[in-house]
Amino acid sequence: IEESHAQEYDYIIVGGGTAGLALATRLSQGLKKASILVIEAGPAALHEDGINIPGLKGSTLGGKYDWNFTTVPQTHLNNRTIFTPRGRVLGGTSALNLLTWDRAAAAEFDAWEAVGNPGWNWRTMSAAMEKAETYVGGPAGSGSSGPIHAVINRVIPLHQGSFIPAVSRNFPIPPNPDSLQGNPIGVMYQPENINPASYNRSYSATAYLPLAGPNLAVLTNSPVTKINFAPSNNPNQNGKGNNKPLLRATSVTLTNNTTLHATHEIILACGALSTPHLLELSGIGHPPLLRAAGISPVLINLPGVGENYQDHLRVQVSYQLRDGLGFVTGDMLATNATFAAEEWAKRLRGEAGFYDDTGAGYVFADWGRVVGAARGEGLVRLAEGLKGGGDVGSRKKVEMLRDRTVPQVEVIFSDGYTGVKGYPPVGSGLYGKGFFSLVAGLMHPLSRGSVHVDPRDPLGKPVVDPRFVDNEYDMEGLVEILKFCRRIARAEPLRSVWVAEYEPGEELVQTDEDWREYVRNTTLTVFHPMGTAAMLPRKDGGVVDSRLMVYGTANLRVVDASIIPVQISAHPQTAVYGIAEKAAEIIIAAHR
Ligand SMILES: Cc1cc2nc3c(=O)[nH]c(=O)nc-3n(C[C@H](O)[C@H](O)[C@H](O)COP(=O)(O)OP(=O)(O)OC[C@H]3O[C@@H](n4cnc5c(N)ncnc54)[C@H](O)[C@@H]3O)c2cc1C
Repeated sequence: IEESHAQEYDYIIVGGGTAGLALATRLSQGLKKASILVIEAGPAALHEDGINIPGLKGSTLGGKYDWNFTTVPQTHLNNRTIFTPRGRVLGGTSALNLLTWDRAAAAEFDAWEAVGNPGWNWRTMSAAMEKAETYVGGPAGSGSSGPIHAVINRVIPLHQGSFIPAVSRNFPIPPNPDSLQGNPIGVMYQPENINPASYNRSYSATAYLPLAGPNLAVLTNSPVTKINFAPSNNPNQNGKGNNKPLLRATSVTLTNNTTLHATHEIILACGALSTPHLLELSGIGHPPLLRAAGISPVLINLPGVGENYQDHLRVQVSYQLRDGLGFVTGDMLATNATFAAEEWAKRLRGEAGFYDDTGAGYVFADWGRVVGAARGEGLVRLAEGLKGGGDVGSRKKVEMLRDRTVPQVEVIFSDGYTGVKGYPPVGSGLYGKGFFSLVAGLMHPLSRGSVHVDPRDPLGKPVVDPRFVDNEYDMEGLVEILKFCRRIARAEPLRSVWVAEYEPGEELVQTDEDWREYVRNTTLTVFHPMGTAAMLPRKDGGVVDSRLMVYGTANLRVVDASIIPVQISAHPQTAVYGIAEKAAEIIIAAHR
């Protein structure tokens, strides 16, 4: 990384996160004569154990590498506020995430094309995602030469061995070891973005950036507060049907008032919460919101900025492991100093141990496989009644509820305790005991939220309102998912590994109404916000066109999770890297 002090570059990328660093690296390789600058708000932390060591995943959340965003009180979740972490460090959220490396169903990417984005489909996106990946030991057809390394974890806790058979023997959900090829339905281990050579996290800052050429400069610790524009005379297809001249992005302003100029393009890669915020601060968005925040002039009237917020909803149950069967869990790194020291010594010797543990088995299933055909049909009809005639993205989602190749439910076997009420406190009888959790997600909730500039403090944190569970489909879906988790836990051979349901507790939650209250009290996010600067036709609330160009501008693009037009069922990082790879192709082609 070279700290840069030049004032002018051909391309400026704002946000050195997951997509930003992947894009910057590819532009530097493909446009060798161009000068490229990445500006990142946070520091570089390439040697931080909490980032690099897989078994310490999660330890950096809420800390100095996190933006620490929080939602406003969620009306339908008993007014709870929901913690919404995002990476504020070189590598962005790829430095903090929980390492799942999976892919959505082919139909979900084809839906992007169907809502008005020619060339964005499974064929092109799977090729782009494979460009990002080297899946070591993966099935034929996996990416084999990309920067990010992924591997099935070499440490699978003993008790976890009962998860896949419990699902595949008791439910119509088959083992699917080849789930990255467009059909994720099944039960499986997933690869994780770990480099097997070092057993460190493989992420954009350590995997992509070292491949960049000398034409790439990186500026860290430098939040951008504004994009500046000049009128453009360039007749651009972007302007068809819109008589206003296109604006040309010329420079960015940092918090210390430095201005850095771009001769060709400025690209926003600040992620699904900060990209819309920066657009609004720059005068692009819904005029009444901008005026309320004192932002003037309003340069481009784009009501879709910050709207269309979609996320996966998360619920969970936890079980206490049976004593005397030799089970070891990642929890013990925190509760048993001797064990932690032994495992640390293994890590230092390069041997497998619990500092590698990411303990994750997965189920991806459609409603029919989870609740049976009749109840599944009931849920689909409920969704159709609510949103079947809604906006283009919601219509697509509802349509996909009938597609048996598209997951609507995910269940993660999570080693250790990862619930809401907390690990048993020191001194309690359960302290030191082992647990496992079933963390489950609703993949296509109908709730849509927003993220907008705070009128009381425009440069402070944006106002995040995902409007979680604001409709009956999301509520009934989550209740069914929780009941499904309990059925999985009670299925052999998994039933034999635990002695008690620790959370919520079998005696405490029994009826549907009990589960509904549990949903209101414990629903969280899976941390996958997307869609807040959606790639959609402008008339449908789009912010960028299918070249990722912001409507009304000649040279401002968005390349990150914000552009996802229809929510996907997978953990998003593979798609985000794919978006960056595809964006690089588009930008390089436009340059020539
Ligand atoms: C706790 C957690 C766990 C997750 N687990 C997984 C998982 O296991 N698997 C998976 O696939 N996905 C996971 N995700 C989601 C996934 O990591 C994100 O969807 C993805 O990394 C988003 O990439 P991005 O490029 O859109 O944004 P980011 O990677 O967040 O990049 C945005 C960058 O822009 C910078 N930035 C923001 N504003 C400014 C500004 N004004 N000036 C300069 N820089 C700025 C930020 O600091 C950041 O570095 C998880 C997310 C979280 C939070």
